[in-house]
Amino acid sequence: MTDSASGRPGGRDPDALIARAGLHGDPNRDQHFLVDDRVLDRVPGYLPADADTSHVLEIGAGTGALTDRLLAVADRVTAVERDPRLAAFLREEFAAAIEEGRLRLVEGDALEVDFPDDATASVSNLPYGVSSEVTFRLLPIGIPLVLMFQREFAERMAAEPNTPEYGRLSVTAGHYADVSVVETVPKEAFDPAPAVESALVRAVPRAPEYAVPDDEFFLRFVTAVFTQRRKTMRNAVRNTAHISGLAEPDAVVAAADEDLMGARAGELAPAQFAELASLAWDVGAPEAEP
Ligand SMILES: C[S@@+](CC[C@H](N)C(=O)[O-])C[C@H]1O[C@@H](n2cnc3c(N)ncnc32)[C@H](O)[C@@H]1O
Repeated sequence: MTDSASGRPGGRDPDALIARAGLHGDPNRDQHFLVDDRVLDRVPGYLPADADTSHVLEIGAGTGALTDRLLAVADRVTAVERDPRLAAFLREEFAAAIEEGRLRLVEGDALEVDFPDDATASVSNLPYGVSSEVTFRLLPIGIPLVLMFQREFAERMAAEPNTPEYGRLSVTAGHYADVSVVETVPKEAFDPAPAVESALVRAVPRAPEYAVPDDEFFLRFVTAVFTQRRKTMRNAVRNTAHISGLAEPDAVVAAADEDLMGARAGELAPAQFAELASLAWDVGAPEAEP
C-alpha cells in the first residue's frame, strides 16, 4: 500500500497524519500517537494466524495511523474515537474507505458506545486512562485482542502465580483468554511520549480450564481476596465479605482445605480460586449484590 498523501511505501506516515490533522496529542485526553512505523506495521501481525479479520474493532483511533494498517488486513474496520476534532479529521482522511463501507467511524466514549455485535477481533492502542474498563468490555465478547497498555498493566495482566505482578488482573483476564505480552514499546515510539513504557498484549479467547458456578461471583470473589493479598486466605476471605458478598465467610473457611486457607492469594492458581469460589457459592451464602 502507498500513502496517497505522502507517496511513501507502506502505510500512511504517522507524522504526516499528525501534521495533516493539525493538532498535538493532548496527554490529558489520553492522546499519545504511535509514530514508529516499524511498530505500527507489526501490530496487526500479532493477531493469531487463524484470526478472522473480517471486522476489526479499534478503540481510540487518534489520527488513524493504526486504522490505516488495520484497513490493509481487514475486510471492515469500526473505529471508535471520542475527540470530535480527531473524528472530523478521520472522516476526511479516510473518506474513501468510509464511502466504500470498509470503515465505520463511531464518535463517542468507548465506555458508552455500543460495540458492533459482529466484530471478529480488536486491535487497539488504548487510551490508558480507561484501558482496564475497555479491556473488561472486550474480553467477555470472546474475540482475539491485540492491545497496547502501559507496560506495568500489561505485565500484571499476563502474570503467573508466585510473581510480584500476579493479582486480580491476571486471574480475571485469564478467566477469558490466554494473555501474553508480545512486545514492549519504548516511550519514544509515541508523540507525545507517555511517562512510562508501553507493551502490546495478545489475548486469545478460550474457556477456562476450570468450572465456576457463576462468572460474576467468581470475579467478585477474586477481586475481594486480592485486596488483602498480604494476609492468609483464611483472613482474606473473612475480612472481605463486604466485597465478595458472602453472608457466611466463616462457613467457607471451615469447609475449605487447610492448605489453601493458609496460603496467600498470590500463591493460588486460577483453578484453586475456582475451587474456593465454588465452595463459597455452596456454603458461604453469597448475596446477589453485596
Ligand atoms: C493512545 S491514543 C492512540 C491513537 C492512535 N490509535 C495511535 O495509535 O496513534 C488513544 C486515543 O483514544 C482517544 N480516546 C481517549 N479516551 C477515549 C474514550 N474514552 N473513548 C474513545 N476514545 C478515547 C484519544 O483521543 C486518542 O486518540
